[in-house]
Amino acid sequence: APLDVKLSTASDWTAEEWDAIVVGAGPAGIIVADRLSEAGKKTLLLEGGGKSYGVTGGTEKPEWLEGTDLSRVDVPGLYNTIFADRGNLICGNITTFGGCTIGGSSAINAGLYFEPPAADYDWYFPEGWKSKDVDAATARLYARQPQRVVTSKNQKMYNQQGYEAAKDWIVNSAGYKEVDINGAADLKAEVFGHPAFDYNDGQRGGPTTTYLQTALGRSNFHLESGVKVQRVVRDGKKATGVVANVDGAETTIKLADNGRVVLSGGAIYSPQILMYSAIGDPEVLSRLAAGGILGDVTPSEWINNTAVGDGLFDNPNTFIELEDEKVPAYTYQYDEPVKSDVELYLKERSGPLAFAGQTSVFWTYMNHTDGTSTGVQGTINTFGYQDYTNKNTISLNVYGTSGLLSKGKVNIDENFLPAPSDDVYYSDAENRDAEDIAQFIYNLFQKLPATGLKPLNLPANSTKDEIKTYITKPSAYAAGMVNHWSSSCRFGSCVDTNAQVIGTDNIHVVDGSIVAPLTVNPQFGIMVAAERASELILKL
Ligand SMILES: Cc1cc2nc3c(=O)[nH]c(=O)nc-3n(C[C@H](O)[C@H](O)[C@H](O)COP(=O)(O)OP(=O)(O)OC[C@H]3O[C@@H](n4cnc5c(N)ncnc54)[C@H](O)[C@@H]3O)c2cc1C
Repeated sequence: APLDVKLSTASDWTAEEWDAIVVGAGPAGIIVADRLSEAGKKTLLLEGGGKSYGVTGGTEKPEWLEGTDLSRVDVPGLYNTIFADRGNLICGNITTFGGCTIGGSSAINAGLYFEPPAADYDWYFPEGWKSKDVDAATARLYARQPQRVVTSKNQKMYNQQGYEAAKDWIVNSAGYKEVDINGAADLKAEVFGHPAFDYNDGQRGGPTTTYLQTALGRSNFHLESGVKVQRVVRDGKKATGVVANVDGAETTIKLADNGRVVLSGGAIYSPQILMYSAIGDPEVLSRLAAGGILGDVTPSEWINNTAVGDGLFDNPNTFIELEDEKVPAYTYQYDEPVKSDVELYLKERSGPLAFAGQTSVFWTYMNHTDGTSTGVQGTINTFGYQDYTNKNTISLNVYGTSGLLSKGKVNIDENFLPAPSDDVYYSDAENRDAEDIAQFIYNLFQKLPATGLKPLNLPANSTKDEIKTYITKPSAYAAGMVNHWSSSCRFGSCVDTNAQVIGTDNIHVVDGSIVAPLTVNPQFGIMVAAERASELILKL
């Protein structure tokens, strides 16, 4: 049955006092709100965006889905169409691309669901967050949201010619090992395999379909969409509530005396909400004060901390278009997908529309003489991109991942909106990030078999320096935003190990902001962080 997800009407939820106010119904916010309400906390989850999945009452869909209870986001194969046709699901007004809707970006993403290797926690997380500390959180996540390698309900895999061609290259020629990716999550040196997804029975899964459902079954939980939180109201170090826009009116929603605010707006917005709450770099706070954004909060009440928004990470990426006459491209269409594929999907939740087209994934590390390593990843899908879209072209998306040196920050622009600084990618003084990624591509190009995949936009015989120049120069194929934002409110400087904002008594950040750059795509690690943070917050 459809959920009772009302768009905001100023009813009595605004007059109540809450043990927990969670801001943002992305994957992290949903998980925290479910766990806190499960523990008996009277929990309010506020989402600025609107309905998404059919189960939330979402109705945005192509004609061929009319008469079903599915919306566009439920069908994994419609993933790619969101970039051209953003609908009402995408955050407006800002330079980054993401989902502002129930589910956050997990409602619009590709569903790639990769468990981070233990080394990520052991190398990049603080005490209390090492792999041994998050094992139980990971197990709880798998119990609620299993992984799927075969996404079709009929248990068949589709469009796998690209997998075979990639395997010929990466495994047979370059010597990587074919593994069960999440089954061997800790192995990330020279591994290759089928991607894992968080889909369920051929439909988009994720926390909206799992954790949110149990939360909604509790009388002490309330979700309100269409409500954007402006700032946290503080009495010194202690939050007493939040100010939100409810039906166009500034409304204060109160916390109970021992209540807590959890900011889960994502790595771009949570720092903004902190800054609007007069917590951040005093230079930024001065501008916000001058713009009238801080309300009547005086400078003596500011919590000055330049770490808010600092350290912002996103994967530097390069698209390499590959052609092979043995590999037919498969392109996803919004209005008119292949008719037999529509039928198979509607009848059995099976076929090419039951996934977003990623057939293969591989990783390795680039090791440095000082003992550190940089993670590098490749993901291959079933279609070409931009100028290379012929019937035998597919795309390899190369990322730099963990251990990169470059970092940026969340700036507040002249309209007081959050925006990434321009030094997120390839800004390290030694140029080591570019060196590592270029070397990775160069090494793989040396192993291209004589027959098989051929790179089109970057010649196979490119020198390492040519590759370095190509990947660092922004173009349709290189150094564009991947929108895997993380790490903008880091442990130790922005939050403590309870994910509590430093200098406050009861304000937390739990989302991509607190997660260090991972070796894998971020959502799994963000969900683990939400499970772990919930456990720690409940002990306070
Ligand atoms: C196109 C795309 C594809 C991706 N593909 C993958 C993938 O395949 N695998 C993977 O692992 N990762 C992927 N990602 C990244 C992944 O989806 C994100 O890392 C993840 O969703 C971040 O979770 P979060 O909880 O930190 O925040 P978000 O998902 O950003 O959710 C934050 C929510 O908070 C709400 N919010 C923000 N500010 C306020 C406010 N002031 N008041 C009320 N609500 C507010 C927003 O509307 C949003 O709904 C993809 C991202 C994008 C954009």
